[in-house]
Amino acid sequence: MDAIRIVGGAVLNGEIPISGAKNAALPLMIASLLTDEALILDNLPRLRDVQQLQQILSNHGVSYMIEGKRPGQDTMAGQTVHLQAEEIIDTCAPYDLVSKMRASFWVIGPLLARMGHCSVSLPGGCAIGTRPVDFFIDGLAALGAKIEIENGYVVADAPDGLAGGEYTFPRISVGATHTLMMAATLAKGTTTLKQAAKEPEVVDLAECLIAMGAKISGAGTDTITIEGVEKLHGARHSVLPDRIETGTYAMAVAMTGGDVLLTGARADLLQSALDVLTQTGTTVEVNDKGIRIARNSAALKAVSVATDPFPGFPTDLQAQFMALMTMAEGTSTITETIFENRFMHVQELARLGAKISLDGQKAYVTGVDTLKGAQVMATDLRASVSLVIAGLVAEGETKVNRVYHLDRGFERLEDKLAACGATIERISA
Ligand SMILES: CC(=O)N[C@H]1[C@@H](OP(=O)(O)OP(=O)(O)OC[C@H]2O[C@@H](n3ccc(=O)[nH]c3=O)[C@H](O)[C@@H]2O)O[C@H](CO)[C@@H](O)[C@@H]1O
Ligand SMILES: C=C(OP(=O)(O)O)C(=O)O
Repeated sequence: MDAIRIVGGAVLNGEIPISGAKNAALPLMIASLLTDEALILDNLPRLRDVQQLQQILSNHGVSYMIEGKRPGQDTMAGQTVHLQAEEIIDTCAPYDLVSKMRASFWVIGPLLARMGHCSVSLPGGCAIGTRPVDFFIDGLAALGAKIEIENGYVVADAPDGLAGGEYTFPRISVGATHTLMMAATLAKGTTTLKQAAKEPEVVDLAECLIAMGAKISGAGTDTITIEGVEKLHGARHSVLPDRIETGTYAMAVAMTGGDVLLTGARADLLQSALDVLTQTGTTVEVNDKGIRIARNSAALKAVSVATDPFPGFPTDLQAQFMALMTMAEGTSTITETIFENRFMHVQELARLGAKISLDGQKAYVTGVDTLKGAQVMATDLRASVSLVIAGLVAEGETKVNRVYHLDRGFERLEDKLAACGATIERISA
Protein backbone atom coordinates (compact mmCIF):
# COMPACT_ATOMS: atom_id res chain seq x y z
CA MET A 1 0.00 0.00 0.00
CA ASP A 2 1.25 3.49 -0.84
CA ALA A 3 2.45 5.99 1.76
CA ILE A 4 3.49 9.63 1.64
CA ARG A 5 7.08 10.34 2.65
CA ILE A 6 7.94 13.86 3.73
CA VAL A 7 11.24 15.35 4.83
CA GLY A 8 10.35 18.39 6.90
CA GLY A 9 11.96 21.79 6.86
CA ALA A 10 11.29 23.30 3.43
CA VAL A 11 9.59 26.67 3.13
CA LEU A 12 6.75 26.76 0.57
CA ASN A 13 6.90 29.29 -2.27
CA GLY A 14 5.07 29.45 -5.58
CA GLU A 15 1.54 28.72 -6.80
CA ILE A 16 -0.96 26.00 -6.00
CA PRO A 17 -3.98 25.60 -8.28
CA ILE A 18 -7.17 24.88 -6.35
CA SER A 19 -9.29 22.02 -7.70
CA GLY A 20 -13.05 21.66 -7.93
CA ALA A 21 -14.66 20.88 -4.58
CA LYS A 22 -15.17 17.23 -3.69
CA ASN A 23 -18.17 18.08 -1.53
CA ALA A 24 -19.84 19.96 -4.39
CA ALA A 25 -18.84 17.48 -7.10
CA LEU A 26 -20.53 14.57 -5.32
CA PRO A 27 -24.07 16.00 -4.98
CA LEU A 28 -23.78 17.53 -8.46
CA MET A 29 -23.01 14.12 -9.93
CA ILE A 30 -25.95 12.64 -8.02
CA ALA A 31 -28.24 15.31 -9.50
CA SER A 32 -27.74 13.61 -12.89
CA LEU A 33 -30.20 10.94 -11.68
CA LEU A 34 -33.02 13.50 -11.83
CA THR A 35 -33.19 13.77 -15.63
CA ASP A 36 -32.91 11.57 -18.71
CA GLU A 37 -30.83 14.26 -20.44
CA ALA A 38 -27.09 14.86 -20.07
CA LEU A 39 -25.67 16.86 -17.18
CA ILE A 40 -22.27 18.25 -18.13
CA LEU A 41 -19.98 19.09 -15.22
CA ASP A 42 -16.83 21.17 -15.71
CA ASN A 43 -13.96 21.41 -13.23
CA LEU A 44 -14.65 17.97 -11.76
CA PRO A 45 -11.68 16.92 -9.59
CA ARG A 46 -9.88 13.59 -10.13
CA LEU A 47 -10.53 11.96 -6.78
CA ARG A 48 -11.19 8.49 -5.43
CA ASP A 49 -14.61 9.59 -4.11
CA VAL A 50 -15.55 10.82 -7.58
CA GLN A 51 -14.52 7.46 -9.10
CA GLN A 52 -16.38 5.60 -6.39
CA LEU A 53 -19.53 7.61 -6.99
CA GLN A 54 -19.21 7.03 -10.72
CA GLN A 55 -19.41 3.29 -10.02
CA ILE A 56 -22.47 3.75 -7.82
CA LEU A 57 -24.22 5.89 -10.42
CA SER A 58 -23.35 3.51 -13.24
CA ASN A 59 -25.10 0.75 -11.28
CA HIS A 60 -28.26 2.89 -11.52
CA GLY A 61 -27.76 3.39 -15.28
CA VAL A 62 -25.80 6.67 -15.49
CA SER A 63 -23.38 6.80 -18.42
CA TYR A 64 -20.15 8.69 -17.75
CA MET A 65 -18.06 10.23 -20.49
CA ILE A 66 -14.91 12.24 -19.81
CA GLU A 67 -14.29 14.92 -22.46
CA GLY A 68 -10.82 14.92 -23.99
CA LYS A 69 -8.67 18.00 -23.42
CA ARG A 70 -8.72 20.65 -26.13
CA PRO A 71 -5.34 21.58 -27.67
CA GLY A 72 -3.55 24.11 -25.47
CA GLN A 73 -5.78 23.37 -22.46
CA ASP A 74 -3.98 22.88 -19.13
CA THR A 75 -3.68 19.11 -18.70
CA MET A 76 -3.98 19.54 -14.95
CA ALA A 77 -7.25 21.51 -15.14
CA GLY A 78 -10.39 19.82 -13.82
CA GLN A 79 -12.17 17.35 -16.06
CA THR A 80 -15.35 17.89 -18.02
CA VAL A 81 -17.68 14.95 -17.62
CA HIS A 82 -21.02 14.12 -19.26
CA LEU A 83 -23.38 12.16 -17.02
CA GLN A 84 -26.61 10.83 -18.43
CA ALA A 85 -29.27 8.69 -16.76
CA GLU A 86 -31.40 8.03 -19.84
CA GLU A 87 -33.03 5.19 -17.98
CA ILE A 88 -32.75 4.15 -14.34
CA ILE A 89 -31.92 0.46 -14.58
CA ASP A 90 -31.65 -0.34 -10.87
CA THR A 91 -33.24 1.47 -7.91
CA CYS A 92 -31.18 -0.42 -5.34
CA ALA A 93 -27.93 1.11 -4.05
CA PRO A 94 -26.13 -1.91 -2.57
CA TYR A 95 -24.12 -2.16 0.63
CA ASP A 96 -20.79 -2.94 -1.10
CA LEU A 97 -20.86 0.40 -2.91
CA VAL A 98 -22.67 2.71 -0.46
CA SER A 99 -20.77 1.57 2.62
CA LYS A 100 -17.58 3.14 1.25
CA MET A 101 -18.74 6.75 1.26
CA ARG A 102 -21.30 8.87 3.01
CA ALA A 103 -22.47 10.93 0.05
CA SER A 104 -23.55 7.86 -1.92
CA PHE A 105 -26.57 7.62 0.43
CA TRP A 106 -27.84 10.87 -1.06
CA VAL A 107 -28.99 9.02 -4.22
CA ILE A 108 -32.09 8.22 -2.16
CA GLY A 109 -33.55 11.69 -2.93
CA PRO A 110 -33.35 11.65 -6.76
CA LEU A 111 -34.12 7.93 -7.11
CA LEU A 112 -37.26 8.23 -5.02
CA ALA A 113 -38.37 11.43 -6.74
CA ARG A 114 -37.89 10.05 -10.25
CA MET A 115 -38.85 6.39 -9.78
CA GLY A 116 -41.25 6.40 -6.79
CA HIS A 117 -39.25 3.62 -5.15
CA CYS A 118 -35.72 2.80 -4.07
CA SER A 119 -33.72 0.91 -1.50
CA VAL A 120 -30.42 2.32 -0.36
CA SER A 121 -27.96 0.74 2.03
CA LEU A 122 -27.15 2.69 5.17
CA PRO A 123 -23.97 4.70 4.41
CA GLY A 124 -20.28 4.71 5.34
CA GLY A 125 -17.90 7.67 5.10
CA CYS A 126 -15.21 9.10 7.34
CA ALA A 127 -15.20 7.50 10.79
CA ILE A 128 -15.85 10.73 12.68
CA GLY A 129 -19.03 9.94 14.59
CA THR A 130 -22.21 7.89 14.44
CA ARG A 131 -23.57 9.89 11.48
CA PRO A 132 -27.25 8.84 11.59
CA VAL A 133 -29.75 9.35 8.73
CA ASP A 134 -32.86 10.27 10.73
CA PHE A 135 -33.26 13.71 9.09
CA PHE A 136 -33.30 12.12 5.65
CA ILE A 137 -35.97 9.65 6.72
CA ASP A 138 -38.15 12.22 8.50
CA GLY A 139 -37.68 14.76 5.72
CA LEU A 140 -38.61 12.34 2.93
CA ALA A 141 -41.60 11.21 5.03
CA ALA A 142 -42.66 14.89 5.20
CA LEU A 143 -42.75 14.76 1.38
CA GLY A 144 -45.13 11.80 1.53
CA ALA A 145 -42.71 8.86 1.29
CA LYS A 146 -43.29 5.66 3.20
CA ILE A 147 -39.98 4.51 4.66
CA GLU A 148 -38.90 1.28 6.32
CA ILE A 149 -35.50 0.04 7.43
CA GLU A 150 -35.00 -3.55 6.31
CA ASN A 151 -31.76 -5.55 6.71
CA GLY A 152 -29.54 -2.46 6.76
CA TYR A 153 -31.35 -0.83 3.83
CA VAL A 154 -33.60 2.21 3.81
CA VAL A 155 -36.54 1.19 1.63
CA ALA A 156 -38.49 4.21 0.39
CA ASP A 157 -41.80 4.26 -1.51
CA ALA A 158 -43.88 7.02 -3.02
CA PRO A 159 -45.83 5.19 -5.76
CA ASP A 160 -47.82 8.31 -6.74
CA GLY A 161 -44.78 10.57 -6.55
CA LEU A 162 -43.58 12.85 -3.77
CA ALA A 163 -45.74 15.74 -2.60
CA GLY A 164 -44.51 19.16 -1.49
CA GLY A 165 -44.28 19.58 2.29
CA GLU A 166 -42.53 21.41 5.06
CA TYR A 167 -39.57 20.10 7.02
CA THR A 168 -37.52 21.78 9.72
CA PHE A 169 -34.11 20.16 10.20
CA PRO A 170 -33.54 19.54 13.93
CA ARG A 171 -29.93 20.65 13.36
CA ILE A 172 -28.04 21.75 10.30
CA SER A 173 -27.22 18.89 7.94
CA VAL A 174 -25.46 19.44 4.63
CA GLY A 175 -26.27 16.01 3.19
CA ALA A 176 -29.92 16.00 4.25
CA THR A 177 -30.34 19.50 2.76
CA HIS A 178 -28.83 18.36 -0.57
CA THR A 179 -31.02 15.25 -0.60
CA LEU A 180 -34.33 16.88 0.27
CA MET A 181 -33.69 19.77 -2.11
CA MET A 182 -33.08 17.30 -4.96
CA ALA A 183 -36.12 15.19 -4.02
CA ALA A 184 -38.41 18.23 -3.82
CA THR A 185 -37.55 19.43 -7.34
CA LEU A 186 -39.81 16.72 -8.79
CA ALA A 187 -42.48 16.69 -6.02
CA LYS A 188 -46.03 17.89 -6.70
CA GLY A 189 -46.41 21.27 -5.03
CA THR A 190 -44.16 23.47 -2.94
CA THR A 191 -41.63 22.33 -0.32
CA THR A 192 -40.18 24.51 2.40
CA LEU A 193 -36.97 23.40 4.11
CA LYS A 194 -36.27 25.27 7.34
CA GLN A 195 -32.98 25.48 9.23
CA ALA A 196 -31.36 24.31 6.01
CA ALA A 197 -27.59 24.15 5.56
CA LYS A 198 -26.14 27.35 4.06
CA GLU A 199 -22.87 25.80 2.91
CA PRO A 200 -21.55 27.02 -0.49
CA GLU A 201 -21.91 23.46 -1.84
CA VAL A 202 -25.69 23.66 -1.22
CA VAL A 203 -25.80 26.90 -3.20
CA ASP A 204 -23.73 25.31 -5.99
CA LEU A 205 -26.13 22.37 -6.19
CA ALA A 206 -29.15 24.69 -6.19
CA GLU A 207 -27.64 26.72 -9.06
CA CYS A 208 -27.11 23.55 -11.06
CA LEU A 209 -30.65 22.31 -10.34
CA ILE A 210 -32.04 25.70 -11.41
CA ALA A 211 -30.06 25.40 -14.66
CA MET A 212 -31.76 21.99 -15.06
CA GLY A 213 -35.19 23.63 -14.79
CA ALA A 214 -35.85 23.40 -11.05
CA LYS A 215 -37.62 26.24 -9.23
CA ILE A 216 -35.61 26.92 -6.09
CA SER A 217 -35.24 30.07 -4.03
CA GLY A 218 -33.44 30.81 -0.77
CA ALA A 219 -30.42 28.48 -1.15
CA GLY A 220 -27.66 29.95 0.99
CA THR A 221 -30.19 31.16 3.59
CA ASP A 222 -31.76 29.01 6.27
CA THR A 223 -35.08 28.62 4.43
CA ILE A 224 -35.13 27.03 0.99
CA THR A 225 -38.33 26.94 -1.06
CA ILE A 226 -38.71 24.49 -3.93
CA GLU A 227 -41.67 24.53 -6.28
CA GLY A 228 -41.85 21.08 -7.84
CA VAL A 229 -41.78 20.70 -11.63
CA GLU A 230 -42.79 17.73 -13.76
CA LYS A 231 -39.44 17.18 -15.43
CA LEU A 232 -35.86 18.43 -15.30
CA HIS A 233 -33.61 18.72 -18.32
CA GLY A 234 -29.89 18.62 -19.09
CA ALA A 235 -27.54 21.49 -18.20
CA ARG A 236 -23.89 22.47 -17.99
CA HIS A 237 -22.37 23.55 -14.68
CA SER A 238 -18.89 24.20 -13.34
CA VAL A 239 -17.98 22.80 -9.90
CA LEU A 240 -17.01 25.55 -7.45
CA PRO A 241 -13.44 25.68 -6.06
CA ASP A 242 -12.66 23.53 -3.04
CA ARG A 243 -12.73 25.69 0.10
CA ILE A 244 -11.35 22.87 2.23
CA GLU A 245 -8.42 22.26 -0.12
CA THR A 246 -7.87 26.04 -0.11
CA GLY A 247 -7.84 26.20 3.70
CA THR A 248 -5.60 23.15 3.91
CA TYR A 249 -2.87 24.66 1.72
CA ALA A 250 -3.28 28.02 3.44
CA MET A 251 -2.52 26.29 6.74
CA ALA A 252 0.39 24.40 5.22
CA VAL A 253 1.98 27.69 4.13
CA ALA A 254 1.24 29.29 7.51
CA MET A 255 3.01 26.28 9.06
CA THR A 256 6.16 26.22 6.92
CA GLY A 257 6.42 29.94 6.22
CA GLY A 258 6.90 31.25 2.68
CA ASP A 259 4.66 32.85 0.11
CA VAL A 260 2.15 30.94 -2.01
CA LEU A 261 -0.66 32.03 -4.32
CA LEU A 262 -3.65 29.70 -4.20
CA THR A 263 -4.93 30.23 -7.72
CA GLY A 264 -8.63 29.98 -8.41
CA ALA A 265 -9.43 30.07 -4.67
CA ARG A 266 -12.39 32.16 -3.50
CA ALA A 267 -12.07 33.94 -0.15
CA ASP A 268 -15.85 34.28 0.32
CA LEU A 269 -16.06 30.48 0.63
CA LEU A 270 -13.87 30.36 3.76
CA GLN A 271 -13.75 33.84 5.26
CA SER A 272 -13.97 32.62 8.86
CA ALA A 273 -10.94 30.34 8.42
CA LEU A 274 -8.99 33.11 6.68
CA ASP A 275 -9.82 35.51 9.54
CA VAL A 276 -8.46 32.97 12.03
CA LEU A 277 -5.29 32.58 9.95
CA THR A 278 -4.80 36.34 9.96
CA GLN A 279 -5.05 36.28 13.76
CA THR A 280 -2.22 33.72 13.87
CA GLY A 281 0.04 36.32 12.24
CA THR A 282 -0.22 34.93 8.71
CA THR A 283 -0.68 37.32 5.78
CA VAL A 284 -3.85 36.65 3.78
CA GLU A 285 -4.30 38.75 0.68
CA VAL A 286 -7.05 38.39 -1.89
CA ASN A 287 -6.23 39.30 -5.49
CA ASP A 288 -7.78 38.68 -8.90
CA LYS A 289 -6.00 35.33 -9.30
CA GLY A 290 -6.91 33.87 -5.92
CA ILE A 291 -5.61 34.12 -2.36
CA ARG A 292 -2.00 34.82 -1.41
CA ILE A 293 -0.81 33.32 1.87
CA ALA A 294 2.51 34.38 3.36
CA ARG A 295 4.36 34.15 6.64
CA ASN A 296 7.86 35.30 7.42
CA SER A 297 9.93 34.18 10.37
CA ALA A 298 7.58 35.74 12.97
CA ALA A 299 6.18 33.19 15.42
CA LEU A 300 2.66 31.85 14.96
CA LYS A 301 0.20 33.08 17.57
CA ALA A 302 -2.13 30.59 19.27
CA VAL A 303 -5.79 31.22 18.38
CA SER A 304 -8.81 29.37 19.76
CA VAL A 305 -11.60 28.21 17.45
CA ALA A 306 -14.88 26.32 17.59
CA THR A 307 -16.21 24.56 14.50
CA ASP A 308 -19.62 25.64 13.27
CA PRO A 309 -21.81 25.25 10.19
CA PHE A 310 -21.16 27.78 7.39
CA PRO A 311 -20.27 30.65 7.64
CA GLY A 312 -18.49 29.45 10.80
CA PHE A 313 -15.13 27.70 11.02
CA PRO A 314 -15.51 24.41 9.06
CA THR A 315 -15.17 21.09 10.85
CA ASP A 316 -13.34 19.85 7.73
CA LEU A 317 -10.47 22.25 8.58
CA GLN A 318 -10.34 21.45 12.29
CA ALA A 319 -7.61 18.80 12.06
CA GLN A 320 -5.45 20.95 9.77
CA PHE A 321 -5.77 23.93 12.10
CA MET A 322 -4.84 21.74 15.05
CA ALA A 323 -1.67 20.72 13.21
CA LEU A 324 -0.84 24.40 12.73
CA MET A 325 -1.43 25.19 16.40
CA THR A 326 1.05 22.49 17.50
CA MET A 327 3.81 24.97 16.58
CA ALA A 328 2.15 28.20 17.78
CA GLU A 329 3.22 30.31 20.72
CA GLY A 330 0.84 29.63 23.63
CA THR A 331 -2.18 27.39 24.06
CA SER A 332 -5.09 27.16 21.68
CA THR A 333 -8.47 25.64 22.51
CA ILE A 334 -10.13 23.83 19.61
CA THR A 335 -13.77 22.89 20.10
CA GLU A 336 -15.47 20.43 17.75
CA THR A 337 -19.24 20.99 17.70
CA ILE A 338 -20.34 19.09 14.57
CA PHE A 339 -19.07 15.51 14.97
CA GLU A 340 -18.64 13.73 18.29
CA ASN A 341 -15.57 11.74 17.31
CA ARG A 342 -13.39 13.96 15.17
CA PHE A 343 -10.18 14.04 17.20
CA MET A 344 -8.62 10.85 15.84
CA HIS A 345 -5.60 12.86 14.62
CA VAL A 346 -4.64 13.86 18.17
CA GLN A 347 -2.77 10.69 19.04
CA GLU A 348 -0.98 10.68 15.69
CA LEU A 349 0.07 14.34 16.02
CA ALA A 350 1.38 13.37 19.45
CA ARG A 351 3.68 10.82 17.77
CA LEU A 352 5.33 13.77 16.05
CA GLY A 353 5.82 15.50 19.40
CA ALA A 354 2.68 17.65 19.61
CA LYS A 355 1.36 18.55 23.08
CA ILE A 356 -2.41 18.14 23.03
CA SER A 357 -4.84 17.22 25.77
CA LEU A 358 -8.47 16.30 25.24
CA ASP A 359 -11.52 17.01 27.35
CA GLY A 360 -14.69 15.84 25.62
CA GLN A 361 -15.24 18.00 22.57
CA LYS A 362 -12.34 20.32 23.41
CA ALA A 363 -8.69 19.93 22.55
CA TYR A 364 -6.05 22.07 24.25
CA VAL A 365 -3.00 22.47 22.04
CA THR A 366 0.16 23.91 23.55
CA GLY A 367 2.70 24.93 20.95
CA VAL A 368 6.11 23.27 20.93
CA ASP A 369 9.37 24.50 19.38
CA THR A 370 9.95 21.45 17.21
CA LEU A 371 8.12 18.42 15.90
CA LYS A 372 10.05 15.28 15.01
CA GLY A 373 9.32 13.00 12.04
CA ALA A 374 7.74 9.57 12.66
CA GLN A 375 5.51 6.96 11.04
CA VAL A 376 1.86 7.96 11.39
CA MET A 377 -1.50 7.02 9.94
CA ALA A 378 -4.97 8.40 10.14
CA THR A 379 -8.45 7.02 9.95
CA ASP A 380 -10.00 9.78 7.88
CA LEU A 381 -9.33 12.23 5.12
CA ARG A 382 -8.81 15.54 6.93
CA ALA A 383 -6.93 13.87 9.79
CA SER A 384 -4.54 12.40 7.22
CA VAL A 385 -3.79 15.76 5.68
CA SER A 386 -3.23 17.30 9.12
CA LEU A 387 -0.36 14.82 9.49
CA VAL A 388 1.05 15.96 6.15
CA ILE A 389 0.99 19.59 7.39
CA ALA A 390 2.79 18.61 10.58
CA GLY A 391 5.25 16.48 8.58
CA LEU A 392 6.21 19.50 6.47
CA VAL A 393 7.89 21.09 9.49
CA ALA A 394 8.84 18.02 11.52
CA GLU A 395 12.59 17.39 11.70
CA GLY A 396 13.64 14.41 9.59
CA GLU A 397 11.33 11.98 7.85
CA THR A 398 7.60 11.51 8.35
CA LYS A 399 5.77 8.65 6.68
CA VAL A 400 1.99 9.01 6.44
CA ASN A 401 0.44 5.60 5.91
CA ARG A 402 -3.06 4.73 4.63
CA VAL A 403 -2.70 7.24 1.84
CA TYR A 404 -5.99 6.15 0.28
CA HIS A 405 -7.74 8.52 2.67
CA LEU A 406 -5.87 11.44 1.09
CA ASP A 407 -6.74 10.25 -2.40
CA ARG A 408 -10.45 10.47 -1.52
CA GLY A 409 -10.30 14.23 -1.31
CA PHE A 410 -6.98 15.78 -2.43
CA GLU A 411 -6.07 15.89 -6.09
CA ARG A 412 -2.30 15.50 -6.75
CA LEU A 413 -1.46 16.56 -3.18
CA GLU A 414 2.19 15.60 -3.29
CA ASP A 415 2.72 17.21 -6.74
CA LYS A 416 1.12 20.47 -5.63
CA LEU A 417 3.27 20.69 -2.48
CA ALA A 418 6.47 19.51 -4.20
CA ALA A 419 6.03 22.19 -6.88
CA CYS A 420 6.29 24.77 -4.07
CA GLY A 421 9.49 23.29 -2.68
CA ALA A 422 8.30 20.62 -0.23
CA THR A 423 10.25 17.37 -0.06
CA ILE A 424 7.33 15.00 -0.42
CA GLU A 425 6.76 11.87 -2.48
CA ARG A 426 4.50 8.87 -2.77
CA ILE A 427 6.26 5.60 -2.00
CA SER A 428 5.25 1.95 -1.89
CA ALA A 429 5.20 1.15 1.80
C1 LIG B 1 -19.54 14.67 1.33
C2 LIG B 1 -19.77 15.85 2.19
O1 LIG B 1 -20.23 16.88 1.74
N1 LIG B 1 -19.46 15.70 3.48
C3 LIG B 1 -19.56 16.84 4.37
C4 LIG B 1 -20.95 16.89 4.97
O2 LIG B 1 -21.16 15.66 5.64
P1 LIG B 1 -22.63 15.29 6.09
O3 LIG B 1 -23.60 15.84 5.12
O4 LIG B 1 -22.63 13.84 6.33
O5 LIG B 1 -22.72 16.06 7.47
P2 LIG B 1 -24.03 16.69 8.12
O6 LIG B 1 -24.03 18.15 7.86
O7 LIG B 1 -25.23 15.91 7.70
O8 LIG B 1 -23.77 16.42 9.66
C5 LIG B 1 -23.92 17.43 10.64
C6 LIG B 1 -24.38 16.80 11.93
O9 LIG B 1 -25.73 16.37 11.78
C7 LIG B 1 -25.87 15.04 12.24
N2 LIG B 1 -26.95 14.39 11.46
C8 LIG B 1 -26.95 14.45 10.10
C9 LIG B 1 -27.93 13.83 9.38
C10 LIG B 1 -28.94 13.13 10.07
O10 LIG B 1 -29.86 12.55 9.47
N3 LIG B 1 -28.91 13.10 11.43
C11 LIG B 1 -27.93 13.72 12.15
O11 LIG B 1 -27.94 13.67 13.38
C12 LIG B 1 -24.49 14.45 11.96
O12 LIG B 1 -24.26 13.27 12.71
C13 LIG B 1 -23.57 15.57 12.35
O13 LIG B 1 -23.38 15.58 13.73
O14 LIG B 1 -21.02 17.99 5.88
C14 LIG B 1 -20.11 17.89 6.99
C15 LIG B 1 -20.37 19.08 7.90
O15 LIG B 1 -20.02 20.25 7.28
C16 LIG B 1 -18.69 17.83 6.48
O16 LIG B 1 -17.83 17.57 7.57
C17 LIG B 1 -18.51 16.72 5.45
O17 LIG B 1 -17.26 16.83 4.83
C1 LIG C 1 -16.06 14.09 6.28
C2 LIG C 1 -15.77 14.19 4.99
O1 LIG C 1 -16.24 13.42 4.00
P1 LIG C 1 -17.47 12.38 4.09
O2 LIG C 1 -18.67 13.18 4.50
O3 LIG C 1 -17.58 11.86 2.71
O4 LIG C 1 -17.09 11.33 5.09
C3 LIG C 1 -14.85 15.25 4.51
O5 LIG C 1 -14.90 15.57 3.31
O6 LIG C 1 -14.07 15.78 5.33
